[in-house]
Formats: sequence, C-alpha cells, structure tokens
Amino acid sequence: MVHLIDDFYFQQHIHPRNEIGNKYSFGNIIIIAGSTGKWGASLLASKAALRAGSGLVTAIVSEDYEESFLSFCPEVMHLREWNLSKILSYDAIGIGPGIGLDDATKHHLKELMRKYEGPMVLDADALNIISTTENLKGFLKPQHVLTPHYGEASRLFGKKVSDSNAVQLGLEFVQKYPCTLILKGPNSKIISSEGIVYQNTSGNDALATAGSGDVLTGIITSFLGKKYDPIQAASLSVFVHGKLAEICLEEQSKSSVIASDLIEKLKGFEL
Ligand SMILES: NC(=O)C1=CN([C@@H]2O[C@H](COP(=O)(O)OP(=O)(O)OC[C@H]3O[C@@H](n4cnc5c(N)ncnc54)[C@H](OP(=O)(O)O)[C@@H]3O)[C@@H](O)[C@H]2O)[C@@H](O)CC1
Ligand SMILES: Nc1ncnc2c1ncn2[C@@H]1O[C@H](COP(=O)(O)OP(=O)(O)O)[C@@H](O)[C@H]1O
Ligand SMILES: [Mg+2]
Repeated sequence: MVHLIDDFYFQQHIHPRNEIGNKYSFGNIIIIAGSTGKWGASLLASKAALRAGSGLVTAIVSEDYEESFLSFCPEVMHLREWNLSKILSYDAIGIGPGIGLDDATKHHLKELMRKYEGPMVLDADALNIISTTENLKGFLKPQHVLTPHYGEASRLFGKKVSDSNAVQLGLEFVQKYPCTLILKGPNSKIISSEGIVYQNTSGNDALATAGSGDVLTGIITSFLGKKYDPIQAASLSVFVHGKLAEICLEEQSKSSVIASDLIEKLKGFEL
C-alpha cells in the first residue's frame, strides 16, 4: 500500500508554531555543502533552511568565499573549517550538495556517520561517497534521510534505477540498511526505514532546474532540526517543495523558474 502525501496529509502532520519559542526552539542546524565552483549549493540549502523556519543556520564556508556568502545571506553563520566536536553539537545536519569527492571530504563524512547520533540529510556527493566507499553503508541509521535522484540511486543501489524498479530496489535497500529514503523525480517516492512507501502529489517539471534539490535538502534539514521524525520531515518537505513550484507558476513560466524562486515562495508557508 502506498500512502499519498497531499494537502490533507500536510494539515494532519504539520506542527503548530510554538509562539513562546526562542530561536533555539526552532532548531540550530548546520549545512555542509559546496566547494570550489559549487558554493551556490551551500547558499541555496542554507537560505532554504532559514526560510523554512530554522532558528539558527551555520554553513561551512571557506574564508575566501565568506564575504560573498554574507552578501547573499547575512543571517547564516559560518564555520571556516571542519571542526568535528562543534559539528556534533547541532540539532540536525544537511550534508552533500556540491561537496565533491576528495579524500579529506570522504574522511570527514566517514567520521560524521560513525559519531553523529542525531538526524542527518545525506544528498548528492555524500551519497556518491557512500556508494563507492566500502563499509560506509553499514553506518546508515533510521534518522538518516537520503535524497537520491535516479542517477545517484543507481550508484547507491549498484543497479540502473528506473520508474519500474525504483521502489523495489529502495525497499531492498532500507531492509539491509535501515534509513529514510527519498527517490526524487516527478511524484517522488519516500520509503521509511520500516519499509512503508509514500508518494508525493505536489510539484511539476519547473523543479527540473539546477539547485532545486539543494533547496529540498535545506528544507528537510530544517524540519529535522525542529524535531520532526525523519519520515515526517521527508514527506512534509517534499510536499512543500512541490507546492513551491506550483505557486511559482501563478506568476511565471515553468522555464523561468530558478531555485532561488522556490526559496522566495517559502514566505507563504508557516512551517
Ligand atoms: N549551484 C550549485 O552549486 C549547484 C551544485 N550542484 C551540485 O552539483 C553536483 C552534481 O549534481 P548533479 O545531480 O548535477 O550530477 P550527478 O550526480 O553527476 O548526476 C548527473 C547524472 O545522473 C543521471 N541522472 C539520472 N537520473 C537523473 C535525475 N532524475 N536527475 C538528475 N540526473 C539524473 C544523468 O545521467 P544520464 O541518466 O543522463 O546518463 C546525469 O547526467 C551535486 O553535488 C549537486 O549538489 C547542483 O545541485 C547544481 C547547482
Ligand atoms: N520533471 C519533474 N517533475 C517534478 N519534479 C521534478 C522533475 N524533475 C526534477 N524534479 C524535482 O527536482 C528536484 C531535483 O533535485 P536534484 O536532481 O538533486 O537537483 P540539484 O542537484 O540540481 O539541486 C527533486 O526534488 C526532484 O523531485
Ligand atoms: Mg542534487
């Protein structure tokens, strides 16, 4: 049985805002994304997390890019380099977009997967590293949300993924490595660590644009930082992300939608 994620599901699962909360009540999260040529991925994920309601967002940003990062989003705090003990203290972590595949990055991801017990979104290059590094899959946990598109899923599962086999391969994967899996595409499928399948009903092909997945990573990390269960964080985020694309079309063409437009539309959501 497949559970549909629709307006009713959203209304049933979204928490009311804590009106006496302070910024720490809304989650203190870190985005580990970007590297030379791909810092935009970090900007998009970090800003999306803030607009989805995170109280505090920190990003790892190299010193030479800090100034431009600040001019885009001064609200994001910065860590200039890897600091494991600090990173372990955040409520939730989003890691992977644009981080690359070099040895230091692989080592850092391995450390994090071994030592961090909190909720974590693993996207893009984090998934590519897991796919090719021996024994890393064994550190996956139910509180990890994995967000592969079919290209990334093919690497992760070691088999070409298509619409016809995606869910079956996903179910086999979570049975072996319990984690929360989002198979991204039109009508993204979400598989809980217990093997329950959900299907999103929102969104359109305006989402087929660079960085829209990075925005989704930021939104999921934000929900996790607010203490939503991984499956709820995943399903509510995918639904909202699709809605953002629908709302964009009220005033622009599909082809003109860029990832930053999606972030702007978060202003219409009380998350
Ligand atoms: N502004 C920034 O800094 C941005 C930074 N970004 C960062 O860049 C990194 C690269 O990410 P990426 O996703 O572009 O590349 P990659 O993982 O190599 O996959 C590409 C290959 O996979 C295949 N493929 C199959 N199905 C697919 C599907 N549904 N959707 C997509 N691909 C699908 C397809 O191969 P084909 O099936 O055509 O043979 C395709 O050629 C990553 O870290 C990301 O976070 C981006 O977010 C952009 C903005
Ligand atoms: N044709 C489509 N219809 C609906 N959603 C789509 C379509 N193409 C892509 N998406 C959505 O857009 C996002 C793309 O993510 P991803 O491929 O990781 O992009 P990027 O890495 O460039 O940020 C996913 O959430 C996916 O579900
Ligand atoms: Mg991506």
